[in-house]
Amino acid sequence: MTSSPCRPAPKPPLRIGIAGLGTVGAGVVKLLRENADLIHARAGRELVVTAVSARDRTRDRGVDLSNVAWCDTPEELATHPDVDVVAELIGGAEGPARLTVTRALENRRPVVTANKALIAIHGAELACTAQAAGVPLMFEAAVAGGIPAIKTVREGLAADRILKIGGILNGTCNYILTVMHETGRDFAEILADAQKLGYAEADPSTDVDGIDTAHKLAILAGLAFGRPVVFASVYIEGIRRIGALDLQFARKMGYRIKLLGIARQHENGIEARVHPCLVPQDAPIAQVNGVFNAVVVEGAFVGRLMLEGRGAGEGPTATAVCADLIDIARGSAMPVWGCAADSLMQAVALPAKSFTGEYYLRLNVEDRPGVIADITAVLRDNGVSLRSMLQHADAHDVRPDGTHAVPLVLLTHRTNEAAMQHALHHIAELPAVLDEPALIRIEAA
Ligand SMILES: NC(=O)C1=CN([C@@H]2O[C@H](COP(=O)(O)OP(=O)(O)OC[C@H]3O[C@@H](n4cnc5c(N)ncnc54)[C@H](O)[C@@H]3O)[C@@H](O)[C@H]2O)C=CC1
Ligand SMILES: N[C@@H](CC=O)C(=O)O
Ligand code: NA
Repeated sequence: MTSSPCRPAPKPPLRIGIAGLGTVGAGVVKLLRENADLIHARAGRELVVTAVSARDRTRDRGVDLSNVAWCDTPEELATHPDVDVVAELIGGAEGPARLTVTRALENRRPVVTANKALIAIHGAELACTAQAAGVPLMFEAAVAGGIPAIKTVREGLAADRILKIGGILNGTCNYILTVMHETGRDFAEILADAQKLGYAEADPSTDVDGIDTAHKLAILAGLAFGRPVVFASVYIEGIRRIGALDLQFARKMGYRIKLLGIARQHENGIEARVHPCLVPQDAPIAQVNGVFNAVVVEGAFVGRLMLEGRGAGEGPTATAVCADLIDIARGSAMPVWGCAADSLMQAVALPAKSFTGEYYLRLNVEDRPGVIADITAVLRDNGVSLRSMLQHADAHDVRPDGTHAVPLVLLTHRTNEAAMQHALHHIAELPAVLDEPALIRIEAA
């Protein structure tokens, strides 16, 4: 029998050290074992977990770790002699996660991480460390979990000029908004469900205050526009102030409410913002519900594309981590930000006052003559043009002091954020405006 002339020499197994054995870390161990043969065939070599580190050695994670070295600290794992590649699955932009990744890269160990906070905040610096060491730093799981968003931008769209990127990037918020829309249930109760399902971050305010979406948006924008974005310059607003009333009114007016990350390349810089948006209910993104994420990209040549999938949870996130490990096993390394690190300058995003768009404004007003005239006068004085207005008499309420209150919803034409904020400030001060107004941006999506 003759051996095939194209059969490559067998490669030694790739030895993986896993720092962090929570939802994602335990999921990676399970996936590598359950699909070991398939992964071996696709990577051209075996992928084996040789060392792990976590806070609690005794916890049952549903995986057998008896033949795996235990490291008391993740930094020890980063330089362990039986580890070729480090998977950092601890989380957090600072502390043990940052130290583990830095130490591994400095010791010429390739790193795979799911840590969006770390990459969004320290990604430019870590890219330089990785490049100086000549090893890959991969983070497919950091953006939109199981959706191959990073690969799509860095590899699939490498030839195109990207004009806009973003989408629904947080599973927890999309889950909360979907369940609120469908059931009218309370925000806090739904958040507790998302935590039980393993979707939420260790501190769930990172999810509901829009920070997690902003981490992912900053990473996508950095890849799409060839320059890491200074994270502190991203405009961020979360979903805490979205009330059941807004979801009801949005539905009546033909919209859904979604937390979106939106980044655009303008001639004078990059716009990067995260906030709840009204999106037309027939837009594809409005149909993306539950824990599902959607990444939307617009390229000059490719046009518009949307990728939808599970953005959080054990299985989807582990799939993305393992895809990066397979790339490393195959020897295919991509530049961290899609460009050589020595040519990287960080970009400061444009200020919020430069945004333009349409707005939804919900007011609770005293139901008496002249109130609408006062409000529209403020809008007129600020150059904000009204598109439509609805007074919701069915939600009429008599307050203990006898005041008749009624919700009033205004939709504007396209206007400038600075003008809208100025008008909002003056409207909130009118005596007939009873509670704090709710302002939500409208996005064609
Ligand atoms: N859960 C999800 O659906 C997704 C999570 N991610 C990211 O993946 C990373 C891990 O997330 P989860 O698995 O959900 O977190 P988790 O909280 O379930 O697990 C964290 C693990 O890190 C370990 N750890 C914490 N501090 C440590 C320390 N000082 N030394 C050693 N180990 C330590 C904990 O013991 C635990 O095993 C985070 O960066 C998160 O943002 C990314 C995409 C989706
Ligand atoms: N907490 C995140 C998890 C994945 O990044 C989310 O809810 O999307
Ligand atoms: Na991904």
